[in-house]
Amino acid sequence: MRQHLIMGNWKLNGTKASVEALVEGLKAPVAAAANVEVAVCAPVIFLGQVEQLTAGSALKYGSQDADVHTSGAFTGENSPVMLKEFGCKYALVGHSERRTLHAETDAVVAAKFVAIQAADLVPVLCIGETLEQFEANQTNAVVEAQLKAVIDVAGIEALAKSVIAYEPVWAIGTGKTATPEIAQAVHAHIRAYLAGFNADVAAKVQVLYGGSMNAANAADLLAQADIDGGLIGGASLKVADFTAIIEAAAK
Ligand SMILES: O=C[C@H](O)COP(=O)(O)O
Repeated sequence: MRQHLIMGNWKLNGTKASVEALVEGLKAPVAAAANVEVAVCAPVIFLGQVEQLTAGSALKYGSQDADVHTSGAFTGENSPVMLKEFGCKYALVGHSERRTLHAETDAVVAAKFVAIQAADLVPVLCIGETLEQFEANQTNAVVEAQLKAVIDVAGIEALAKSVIAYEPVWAIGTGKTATPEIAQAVHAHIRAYLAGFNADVAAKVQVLYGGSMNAANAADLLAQADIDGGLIGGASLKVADFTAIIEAAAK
């Protein structure tokens, strides 16, 4: 039985005041949902604040990216080792906004995946197709290629110590959510594809859905057999909305 994982991705949002209000507001709902793991992926600049605010709480946190390097002359980057020192459990890798806006290739994503695990963080590997690919019926092929790029470099066993987030790019921040049936079909395909390499890994790995998950649609998505949680952008910025998603996962 895979535990539900509800993960917020704040993207490039927040102030010191809003971060404090959000974390403080989430403490009680997180404590009440003992059967669900809840995490937030904060902008790196707020991680020290999140570390202090979450002390003694079950709320976990992570970064939205990590560099492949541990240290050195790489201006502007953040090392997985540094993220670990600040108490991160997770690091997103390969989010579609990184792939698109920062030209991160499958090879870069795979290298980052390995670097994140080497620092004892859990990579949250984001995969998903564009609208054009969806309409061309290429979803399964796209997610397979994105997974294969990581498996080739990290090995299938490494996936057992990771989380996968299926995020159809056409559903991110658009208000268009994949129907529970569409999302479940892709999640099941991801698991079947992984089972072709290693059935135990496929059965164990949590596969989250991301893309306009909100308080209204979370329960139906989370009821699907192969949807083990959510990676939530916009709705993770409001205590009430994120709490409703946590509560839906706890049922
Ligand atoms: O990482 C989160 C996803 O990009 C989903 O964002 P969204 O919930 O705002 O659509």
